[in-house]
Amino acid sequence: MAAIELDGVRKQFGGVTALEGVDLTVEEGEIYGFLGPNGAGKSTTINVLLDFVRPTNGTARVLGHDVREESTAIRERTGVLPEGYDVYDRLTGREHLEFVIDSKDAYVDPAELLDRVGLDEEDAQRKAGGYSKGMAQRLVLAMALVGEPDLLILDEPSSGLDPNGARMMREIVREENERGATVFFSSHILGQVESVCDRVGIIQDGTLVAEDSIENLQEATDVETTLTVSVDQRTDAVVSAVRDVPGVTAVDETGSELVVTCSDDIKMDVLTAIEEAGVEVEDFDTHEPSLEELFAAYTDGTDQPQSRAATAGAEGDA
Ligand SMILES: Nc1ncnc2c1ncn2[C@@H]1O[C@H](COP(=O)(O)OP(=O)(O)OP(=O)(O)O)[C@@H](O)[C@H]1O
Repeated sequence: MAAIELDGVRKQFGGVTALEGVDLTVEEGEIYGFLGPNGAGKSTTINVLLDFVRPTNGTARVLGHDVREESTAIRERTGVLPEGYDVYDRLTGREHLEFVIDSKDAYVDPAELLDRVGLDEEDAQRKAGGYSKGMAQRLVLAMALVGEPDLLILDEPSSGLDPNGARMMREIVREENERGATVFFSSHILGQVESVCDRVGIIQDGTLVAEDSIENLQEATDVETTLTVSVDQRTDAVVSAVRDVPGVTAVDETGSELVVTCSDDIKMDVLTAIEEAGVEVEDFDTHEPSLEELFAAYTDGTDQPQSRAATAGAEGDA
């Protein structure tokens, strides 16, 4: 059974079309990354799943239940980290958790959950109104974990977290998935999802423009990888040697640098070719593709995600 099924979901807010007929399926046990820039429709999609927003057209099912008819059954089995959730200023961290534990009839020690998200006993006793943004985000994540939910819906879970916090969040996502939970999480940052997700959906202007495994997504991003190499001397022979490396699609020369566009997995081959041409590599830097560049790779004049990669490869060969 699919954990999430959206079928032709369209949402109109007055003159604004937030979703343009989204079809999306997340299988049970998957970690699904929902990527898109600001205003793409990520939160609206999540709000439809939770029946906070009713679709103008289309249907949505979560854990086998229709979102409009059986939202209570869905919420009992779902842990949610909403975007921009406001904590209750006058309740302590521990009281927040106790409230959720009571309402879900769950048996779990609040201290254990708080510890899992990196909040200690002293934090637990403090009123959440004095929490930093990252602490509040950790608390809300702990609240989402109460009761070992079958489905976790996390809207921009890394928001406000420092790098350690973001790593902790990814570890928790993996642990929850190993326990058996399906995880659906949205982000506008490619790096947040690529290391944990089995599959990624990319939404732009209310339309799902691509849906792929990380492997295929990576293939598309390979096209965009840029390797900038500082060399001690720039000779025609070295430029020609780099051009001949399979997977290199372009070589630009600027000053003492070679700017090489190539597949991510052949970066070492490029460096080896430079050294074999008798030139010393003084430094190198890689430019990872941004989400915008990834969108371009998926949407440039075609609905076929891989065709841009294929075209770019052909250009390089020509
Ligand atoms: N309640 C609302 N009333 C009017 N327009 C809305 C409402 N909610 C969302 N929208 C519009 O729908 C579009 C999609 O918004 P949504 O919040 O779903 O995007 P998002 O991908 O979650 O963006 P962000 O990353 O900024 O949170 C935007 O144009 C937004 O202005």
